[in-house]
Amino acid sequence: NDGSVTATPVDAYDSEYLCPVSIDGQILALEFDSGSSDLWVFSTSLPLSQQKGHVIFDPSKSKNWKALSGYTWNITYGDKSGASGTVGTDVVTVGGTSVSGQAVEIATQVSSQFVSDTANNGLLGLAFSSINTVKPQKQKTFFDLAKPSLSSPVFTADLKHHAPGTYDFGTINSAKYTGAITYTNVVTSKGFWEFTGSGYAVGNGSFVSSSIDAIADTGTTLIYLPDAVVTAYYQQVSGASYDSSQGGYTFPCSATLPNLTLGIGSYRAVVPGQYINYSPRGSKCFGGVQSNTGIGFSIYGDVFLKSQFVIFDGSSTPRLGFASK
Ligand SMILES: C[C@H]1CC[C@H](NC(=O)Cn2ccnc2)CC1
Repeated sequence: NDGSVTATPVDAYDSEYLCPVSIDGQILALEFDSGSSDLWVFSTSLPLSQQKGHVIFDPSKSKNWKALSGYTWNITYGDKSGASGTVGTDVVTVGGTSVSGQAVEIATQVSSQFVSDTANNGLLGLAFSSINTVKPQKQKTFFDLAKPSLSSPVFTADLKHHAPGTYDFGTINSAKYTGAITYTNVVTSKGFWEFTGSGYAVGNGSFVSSSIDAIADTGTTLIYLPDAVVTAYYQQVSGASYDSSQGGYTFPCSATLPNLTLGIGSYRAVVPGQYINYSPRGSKCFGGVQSNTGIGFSIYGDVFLKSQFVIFDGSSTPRLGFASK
């Protein structure tokens, strides 16, 4: 049973996108994250101080809730935020797609970043189940459990700049993209939707062929790329500089930002320059393209993904598809 759900930007900067998810009739706005594989929610098991301002899942009010005795989970994200708790199963519905026996991870502790992000009531992981953190037995993602009931084993992301977009499960809606879809192979060994980009161009400059090991991550706001790409990009932005106090490249908010073209095979994905003016920070503006130093790979996050129509193909040979829109 295919489904479609609206993905709404949480703020004026598209720092994250939230989708309504029903857990046995209790509806929470969750962040869909193709960079992780746990479905966890704010719950009545949290200290009241951490629940404040959030929509809370109460398993005691769910008829279909089944606690998994002795099961726990504990996750830390790349930005050092995190959460942990206990586990049960329930019926989870996203758009028209319903799954029974879905592991729902109940938070008994969440980091301060999540407490203060009151629009966010948890995450729905869409990476590979191999990196689910539940112990003693890891659990399957919503997508993995839904796959057999979908017309085709895919989900698509049509995120938008400063506007609501959609995630579709089971279908590739040809009304949502233009031209051909370019597919590229995915390596699942780290549990991510990992692929190799073919290079880049800054503005109207010539394309530089280079292999860029990257993941498609809806749960990361910005684009994190090798230093060679990032310095080449900001050399074309007058007044740009690396500001260690802000933790990245900033520039005058009045700057005109060039487009960034990222190659995927022979396809040229164009990220409009205006998407790379991420947000005001201090007296300047913070860039939507930053260095991947210390991460170990590049991350094509929302600033990139919202410029494309993206197919996450979970067939027996997983692959990623990209198209313009
Ligand atoms: C330096 C980068 C900073 C941002 C990191 N992304 C995440 O932590 C993604 N995420 C998921 C849930 N909450 C956040 C990736 C590394």
